[in-house]
Amino acid sequence: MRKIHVACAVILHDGKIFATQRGYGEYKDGWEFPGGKIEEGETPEHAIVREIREELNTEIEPVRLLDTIEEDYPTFHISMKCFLCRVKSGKLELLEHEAARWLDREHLYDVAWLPADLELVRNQVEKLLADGEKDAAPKA
Ligand SMILES: Nc1nc2c([nH]c(=O)n2[C@H]2C[C@H](O)[C@@H](COP(=O)(O)OP(=O)(O)OP(=O)(O)O)O2)c(=O)[nH]1
Repeated sequence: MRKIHVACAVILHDGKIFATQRGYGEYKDGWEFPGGKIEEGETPEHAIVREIREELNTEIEPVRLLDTIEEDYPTFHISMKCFLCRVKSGKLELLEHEAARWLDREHLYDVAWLPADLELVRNQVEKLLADGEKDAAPKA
């Protein structure tokens, strides 16, 4: 089965995470953490910074790797590196997405997450918010 390598950003601010709705392609309308495919020769950290610049016109800092999600979709296998991130500058403009929401712990399951993202929310994001982490601290 075809394998794709993706990096995504869990942007945490004020106890809420930033979720985006896909604006095009096979999974249009599904909710995800913004990001995209890692290019040949690129590190996952570089890929996530590039993708967020391209999609949201925003500079982020990946603070730590939360998880690597492995998931079989009907036509491919996805390996997704998920970084906890903070915004350095920019206003998270939706250049490619249809919609976005800041979700707190009580509203985490209000959106129709893509399968890999649902796994991440269950495994990591729920715990992150339950632990009361409010902002992704910059790297020392
Ligand atoms: N970006 C992103 N993609 C995800 C997530 N969860 C998930 O299942 N996917 C899937 C949807 C897509 O099939 C694939 C990522 O492709 P993409 O379209 O975002 O990547 P890209 O920006 O490099 O796009 P392209 O140039 O190939 O269109 O992974 C997620 O949280 N973020």
